[in-house]
Amino acid sequence: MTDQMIPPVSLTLDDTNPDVFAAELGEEFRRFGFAVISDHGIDQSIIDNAVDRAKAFFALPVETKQKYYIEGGAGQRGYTPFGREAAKGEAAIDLKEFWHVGRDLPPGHPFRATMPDNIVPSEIDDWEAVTRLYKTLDQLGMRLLRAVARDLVLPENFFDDPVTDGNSILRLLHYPAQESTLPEGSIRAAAHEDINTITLLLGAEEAGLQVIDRRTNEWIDVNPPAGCLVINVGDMLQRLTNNVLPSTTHRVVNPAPERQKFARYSVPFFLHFRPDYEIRTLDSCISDDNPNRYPEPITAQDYLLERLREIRLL
Ligand SMILES: O=C(O)CCC(=O)C(=O)O
Ligand SMILES: [Fe+2]
Repeated sequence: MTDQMIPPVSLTLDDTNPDVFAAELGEEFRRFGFAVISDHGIDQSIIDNAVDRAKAFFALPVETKQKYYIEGGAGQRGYTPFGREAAKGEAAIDLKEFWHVGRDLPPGHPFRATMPDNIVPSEIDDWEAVTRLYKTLDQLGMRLLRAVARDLVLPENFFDDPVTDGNSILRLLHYPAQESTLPEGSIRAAAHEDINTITLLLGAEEAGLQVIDRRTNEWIDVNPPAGCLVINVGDMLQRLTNNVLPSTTHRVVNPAPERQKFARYSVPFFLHFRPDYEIRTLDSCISDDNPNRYPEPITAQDYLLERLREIRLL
């Protein structure tokens, strides 16, 4: 395993040479299902303020945090306690707790039927900072999808409508320090694939994130340099592209002994299609060598429900 198997691609290339940016991003996506983006342009204070809110929330007493767990809510909003989520097919629990923020929709919006309202922890000041990060990542995600569209030789704005008012979720994640005995077989996040379209991940500079190398079937460390954004293909984009862009298995391993006393915080933004978007295999991704693997289209909402059952959140 070498450092930076997945070399950073600078987002400034998207301004100076958009087709080269799209090609480099596409190459990393096809090879790894992951890419690392440097110079992402997000104001560091927007990230820091949101992460500070997350740290303050997770530092609250367990009973206080528990008030924000929504029974029967499939973990889509608010707090999901330690030990709740397990990766698909995994018996051992993940050593993490998290908070989910969704999209704020105006009164009467049809998607409010499937996208629940956000909740706000009253103990934490300026929770708006978290919403600001949501909006920032939402915009950056759309920009990155324009590059994905160019790389797939689709109209540049192909994804604009499918992700407008999409069911995207910002996850504030806390992997506590590991100073006492751990449950048998548990790691911070067991091997899984993401359900959504693409994921934008901040905070992965603290070691632990690993991805399967599709060529060798071995785990590789992602190790992004400080200040980079990690992005990855989720199952919905994999399905839409007939596996041309692969949703790659990844995990977060436990820290080395000298880092056990440190918690790890990370912030993935799971960018989703709108609930009524029909995921139908792109013609341009079907060929004699790669016949349509998904002849039946499925809406993003039905697909999500299917997957939430598998990870025991529903
Ligand atoms: O914490 C990380 O670095 C990755 C988290 C992740 O893969 C997830 O929450 O789906
Ligand atoms: Fe993930």
